[in-house]
Amino acid sequence: MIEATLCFPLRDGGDAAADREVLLIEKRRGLGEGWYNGPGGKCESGETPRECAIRETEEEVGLEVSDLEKAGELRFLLDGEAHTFCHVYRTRSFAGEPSVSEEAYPEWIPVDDVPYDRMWDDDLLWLPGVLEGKTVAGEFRFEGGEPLDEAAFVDHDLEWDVSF
Ligand SMILES: COc1nc(N)nc2c1ncn2[C@H]1C[C@H](O)[C@@H](COP(=O)(O)OP(=O)(O)OP(=O)(O)O)O1
Repeated sequence: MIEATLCFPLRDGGDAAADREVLLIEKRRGLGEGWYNGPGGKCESGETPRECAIRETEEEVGLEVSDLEKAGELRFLLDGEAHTFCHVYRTRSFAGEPSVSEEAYPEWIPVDDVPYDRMWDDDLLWLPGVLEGKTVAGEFRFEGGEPLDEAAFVDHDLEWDVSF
């Protein structure tokens, strides 16, 4: 099973709560190419998920994130088999300006305008809550064989307000 991470940097875009922005990437290669997601990727050997999220965010968008808050654990199954276990973080602490990399086009997007129609099908079920400050544990089942981003999303279970 693949262990992976996602990181969602947040900032205030204006005076109102509705002006909050999240840093998303448009993925340029690999799994989920062409879709929006948070920065993140696969954990390397000997690396904690938190270290992975920090490294991947720096590699993909050039942002040094810190004070990561664990927001979710997502289990993705493909054809009944465990495929990916994804640790989800959010943070309001970062240094630097996002920049384009070989892997990602970064973009600050108002939390109310997240393009769920250009993201993984499961994201609409858990990401709004994560961006509101909730915690979540979820299992999402896909069918249709590899690669995961061409399989069909069939069903899910979610639990909110989980302690990590
Ligand atoms: C199945 O639903 C998913 N939803 C979301 N939002 N994100 C997902 C889903 N499945 C996988 N992911 C995430 C987990 C990772 O952050 C990326 C995939 O990472 P990738 O395979 O590109 O890993 P890298 O280490 O960055 O890749 P390289 O080997 O190219 O460096 O998608």
